[in-house]
Amino acid sequence: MTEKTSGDEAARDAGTVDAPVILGDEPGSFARSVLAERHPALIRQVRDAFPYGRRQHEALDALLDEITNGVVRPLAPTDHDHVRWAARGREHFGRSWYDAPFLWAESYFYRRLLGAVGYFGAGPWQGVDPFAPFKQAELRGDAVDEELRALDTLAGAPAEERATALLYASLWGNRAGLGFRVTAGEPAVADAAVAALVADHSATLWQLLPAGASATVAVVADNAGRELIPDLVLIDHLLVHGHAERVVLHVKPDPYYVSDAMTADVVDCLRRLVEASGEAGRIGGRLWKAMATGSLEVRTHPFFCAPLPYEEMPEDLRKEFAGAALAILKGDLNYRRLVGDRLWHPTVPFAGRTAHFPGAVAALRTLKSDVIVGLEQGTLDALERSGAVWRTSGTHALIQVRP
Ligand SMILES: O=P(O)(O)OC[C@H]1O[C@](O)(CO)[C@@H](O)[C@@H]1O
Repeated sequence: MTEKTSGDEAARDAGTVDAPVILGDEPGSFARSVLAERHPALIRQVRDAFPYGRRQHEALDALLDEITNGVVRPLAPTDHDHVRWAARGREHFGRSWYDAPFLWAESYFYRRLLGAVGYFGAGPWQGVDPFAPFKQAELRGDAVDEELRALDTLAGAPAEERATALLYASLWGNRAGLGFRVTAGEPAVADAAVAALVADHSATLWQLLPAGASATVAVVADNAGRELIPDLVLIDHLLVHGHAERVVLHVKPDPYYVSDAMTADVVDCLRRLVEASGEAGRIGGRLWKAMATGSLEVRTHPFFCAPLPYEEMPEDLRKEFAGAALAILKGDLNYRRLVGDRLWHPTVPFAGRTAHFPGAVAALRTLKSDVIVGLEQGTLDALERSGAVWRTSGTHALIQVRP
């Protein structure tokens, strides 16, 4: 018995034992609240944000009814991606949305929402991003001005200090609201932000990117606006200081998870930077040129909107990441897809859970869902003792790296 237990523990620590897949079927769980409350609210917000026609209103009503009272329906046979989703959803169609894996249900919800507003169909609403008004409002907001001004304070700092500041800004940008304030002359904010890190492998990250190496770095973006701007500023730093010769910025091909960045959002953020005064404007100018010379390249791939873990990434993407000195994956969703959307024991090693990834990988994420690995036992104990809602509230963050 004792032997079996220690064997189980060893397997668990190596991340070789499968933990339960997260479903939405548990009342009171985070996943359930997203499916039962957040998604219906989102349908209402999107409906209110556009002067949609009758067709869209009817489709949104039907989707709202389906996700709250009904069972998962397949796409129409005429939909361009019907075959792909038929294969992915075979076992979930005809059953409650809450019984499907959370990752699958969320991803399919966004696909269906885009379908309901006519995003894919031939017609006037084709290609109209239903989340654009939210993204634009955030980018236009005063908070962005304030964050961009903070870059002037950082401009005179030594390169190493600046690098640290910009890495944390990119990390906390994932919980829009802190951004560059984290390290630009607001020690209280900075201290709180560092204290809220449940893991910080940033030293390993910088070791992987020595200045002067002719490295390609892949950055897999998450949210637009107040997250993407600090991501772009970090990218500029990597290029200017020779930590990377080339950066490939991967974005979503379609609107996804409300604020996820697409090419149009990169363009909007670059414009916002270029039009700013001071250091922000200079950074914008350099990035604009970097796009022209190819040292910054934006790419997209259907896999980024797929309900699949990175373990199942297609060969072309696998090759792409294998060729990079480091892949930096931003945000909570990328983390879930990287380590697997399961209730892992929090001390399962990050290295074991990411061994499948083709090359060095870094996760920069504020904690917004139940998935977590790679914690020290002491850190876990302290978090549990604190009584805080540390897993899902976005108050805590991590930088985890597997060389
Ligand atoms: O933008 P991020 O950091 O990927 O966060 C997305 C997270 O938001 C949610 O969709 C719901 O809050 C989570 O399920 C998901 O992991």
